[in-house]
Amino acid sequence: MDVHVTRSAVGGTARAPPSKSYTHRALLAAGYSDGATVASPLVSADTRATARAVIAFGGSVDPVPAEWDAETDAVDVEGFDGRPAVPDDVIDCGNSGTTTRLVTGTAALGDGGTVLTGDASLRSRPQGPLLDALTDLGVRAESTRGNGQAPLVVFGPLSGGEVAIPGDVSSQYVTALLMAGAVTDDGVEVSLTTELKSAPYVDITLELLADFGVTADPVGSETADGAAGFVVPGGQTYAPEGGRYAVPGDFSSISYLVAAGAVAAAPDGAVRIEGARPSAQGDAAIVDVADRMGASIEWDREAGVITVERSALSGVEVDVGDTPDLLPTIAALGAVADGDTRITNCEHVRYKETDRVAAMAEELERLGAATTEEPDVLTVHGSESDLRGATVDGRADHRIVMALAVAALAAEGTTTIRGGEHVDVSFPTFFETMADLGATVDRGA
Ligand SMILES: O=C(O)C1=C[C@@H](OP(=O)(O)O)[C@@H](O)[C@H](O)C1
Ligand SMILES: C=C(OP(=O)(O)O)C(=O)O
Repeated sequence: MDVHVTRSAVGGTARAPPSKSYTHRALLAAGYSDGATVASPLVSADTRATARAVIAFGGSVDPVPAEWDAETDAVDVEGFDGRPAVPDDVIDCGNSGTTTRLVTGTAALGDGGTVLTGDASLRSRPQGPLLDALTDLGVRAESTRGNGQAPLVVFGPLSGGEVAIPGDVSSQYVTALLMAGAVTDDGVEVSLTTELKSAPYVDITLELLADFGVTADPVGSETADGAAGFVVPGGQTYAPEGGRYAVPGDFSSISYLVAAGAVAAAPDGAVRIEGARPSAQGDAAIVDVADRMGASIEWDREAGVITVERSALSGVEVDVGDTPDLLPTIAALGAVADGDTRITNCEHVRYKETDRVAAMAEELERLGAATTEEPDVLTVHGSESDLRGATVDGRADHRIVMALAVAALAAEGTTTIRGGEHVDVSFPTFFETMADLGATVDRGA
C-alpha cells in the first residue's frame, strides 16, 4: 500500500499503543503459567504470532488471535503450565524476531520436535548463536538450510545447565533462555562472551519475570548493562499477582510521535502523548535525544504524559547500542536538524527486519538528505531546507515506514511511502493517529 504524506503541521493528543516487547513476553509468560489474563495487550501482527505459538504448545487464548481487534482490551490465556506440548504443525512466526527467538526457547522444552519459520525477512535473520547455545545444552537445534537462519528445527527436552553466548547479535537469545530456563529442572546460567547489545530488553524480561513471580538475575551488575551473564533457577512457576498482567505503553512507538511533534508541531501548538509511564524500556531515551537536539519537550512521568513543541533542531551524537529500534527515528530527526547527527554503535541494527542502517541512509537520500554510512555509524548531514517529497521504499519494515513518514512531515511537497501496511507489525493505527494529529495523510492505492 502506498501512503502519501504531505508536509503538514501536527498538534493535539495521541495515546501510545501498548508495548510490543511486554505483550510478547506477557503472552508467552501466561502460556508458561497455568492461566493468566494479559490486559491492554498490543493488538498487532507480531503479537498475534506469539499468541498462535502459545496455542500451538497446548495453551488456549481467548479471544483467538484472528479475532483480536481495536476493542480487545484483555486476552485470557490458559497456559500449558511449563510443559509445552509438541505442536501439531509448523509455527509461523511471520515477521517477528521476538516470537522466533522466545518460542525457540519454548520449543526446546518440548518432548519432541518443533519447526519454526516465517516470512522472507524473518528467514534472513541470525539465529545461529541461540541454536548453538541450545545444542551446548543438549538440545537438537538446527537451521534446515544450515545457515543459522529459519526454518528452524528444535527437539527437546531441555533440562537446563550452564551455557555461553555472544551478546552482540541479539539480546533476544538471552530472553529466550531465561524465560524457558525458569521451568527447566536445573535452571539455566548464561554467560556472555561479548558485550551485551540491546541490554534494556533483558531488563524488560527481568521486570516482567518478577511480575510473574519468577526470579532471574544479572550476574556481576544490578541491571543487564555491564552484566557478565544471567542466572535463572529452575522449577519455578509463572503466576502474576491476581492472575492479571497489564502491558505499559510502547516507547519505540512513542518515538515517532515525539519526532512528529519535534519536526512539525504547529506554531503555538504541541503534540501531547499519553500512556508514557516509566518502565524498563531503553527507548524512553528518545525524550533525552529530542531534548538534546533542541526540541521543547517535557515528560510528566507520574501522569505518563509527554508534551513536545517544535523548535529549531541541531545534530547530536547518539549511541544506540542499548536502543537499536530508535535508529530510524533519530535518523529522521537528523535529516530535519541542522548539522550532523552521528548515530554510533549501530552494527546490530543491520540484523532487523531489514538492514536499517543502509535503509535509512538510502531512503533519506531520496528525500534530499546527505548521509554517510560506516559499518557501525550512520551520519545524517541534516538540513530541513534540503528535504523534498519523493517516492521512498519502506523496505517492508514497520520502523522504516514510520520514520520516513516523520521525515515526510518536514519535506516540501508530498512523499509517497511504499509498503505502508507494514505498520501493522507494531503500530497498526499509526497513520490514523498521524491524521488525527492533523497530518495530511492519504492512504490511497
Ligand atoms: O526483546 C525484544 O523485545 C526486542 C529486542 C531488540 O532486539 P535485539 O535484542 O535483537 O537487538 C529490539 O530490537 C526488538 O525490537 C525487540
Ligand atoms: C526488530 C524488531 O522486532 P523483532 O526483532 O521482534 O522482529 C522491531 O520491532 O523493531
